[in-house]
Amino acid sequence: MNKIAFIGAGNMARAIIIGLVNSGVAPQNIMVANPSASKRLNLAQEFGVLQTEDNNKASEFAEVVVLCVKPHLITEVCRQISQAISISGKLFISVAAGTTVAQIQVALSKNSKDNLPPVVRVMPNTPCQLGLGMSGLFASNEVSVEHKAIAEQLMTAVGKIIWLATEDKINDIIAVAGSAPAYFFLFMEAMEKQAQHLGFSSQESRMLVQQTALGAAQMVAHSDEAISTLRANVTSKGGTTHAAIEQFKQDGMEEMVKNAMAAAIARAEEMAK
Ligand SMILES: NC(=O)C1=CN([C@@H]2O[C@H](COP(=O)(O)OP(=O)(O)OC[C@H]3O[C@@H](n4cnc5c(N)ncnc54)[C@H](O)[C@@H]3O)[C@@H](O)[C@H]2O)C=CC1
Ligand SMILES: O=C(O)[C@@H]1CCC=N1
Repeated sequence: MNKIAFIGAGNMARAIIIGLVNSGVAPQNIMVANPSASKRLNLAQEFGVLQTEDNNKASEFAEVVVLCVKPHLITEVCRQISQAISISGKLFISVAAGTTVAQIQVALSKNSKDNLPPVVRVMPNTPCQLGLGMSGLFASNEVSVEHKAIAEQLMTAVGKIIWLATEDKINDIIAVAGSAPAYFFLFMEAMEKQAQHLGFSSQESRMLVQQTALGAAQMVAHSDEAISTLRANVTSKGGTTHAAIEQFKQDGMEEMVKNAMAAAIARAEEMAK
């Protein structure tokens, strides 16, 4: 595996780094840069990765630079790196929502005559830390076959991937996968709360919800049946599940999901402006 720099040591960087190290990538091939010490030092202590406060040092070390800062910081961070070091030959991977390849390429170009650098946009999700991530990848025209293979190797080490033909599909991936673990967490939080209202202890409520969610997700993962069939198998005619599902339908569950996913996409589009 190539040497990899992570610029930003927050939630998403941490998830990918944990997944990579657990998948067998040598920690000495990973350097993480973050201005404040605690997150990068924690990663170094827990997983043996290299760390620095200096984005330029990490970028210089690596062949692959993974940009993991908040979207509003990405272009400034890229500008600083390209002003300080030669980025020639390096592959840049951005996980940021709402920042386009073109915006990143301009920020990485020292002057307008420079060749545009290769950039792969990845939209991952935090289950990468368990090797259970789901990522969408989009490559700029400048990305070579070799660089594409590197990006693919990196992200398949932490989960499943799909390549996207057009960049706008990244926003759809945000709605379906990038943001989506939070939808399931929200649902589980609501169930956990109700379990507590029913009198189960917080420990029991957590176990009831997490084990049921895990079982359901594993059934989907291990079955060839349509998800709707798995649901139907739980739903006896006129029974308890039927009553609950009908209530969900009556309360507009499908519309809620549609609106929430549309809101995620709209926000990503707004951020890119
Ligand atoms: N959290 C998630 O589930 C997902 C996040 N993303 C994307 O990942 C990116 C990071 O998000 P999170 O990890 O959630 O945010 P975060 O806030 O947890 O991490 C960002 C890190 O960047 C550091 N940072 C701030 N300024 C910096 C600078 N100048 N140089 C280097 N590091 C700097 C911060 O100290 C922080 O540790 C965002 O662009 C987001 O759109 C994408 C998919 C999923
Ligand atoms: O909420 C966000 O903007 C980021 C992108 C996908 C998940 N978290």
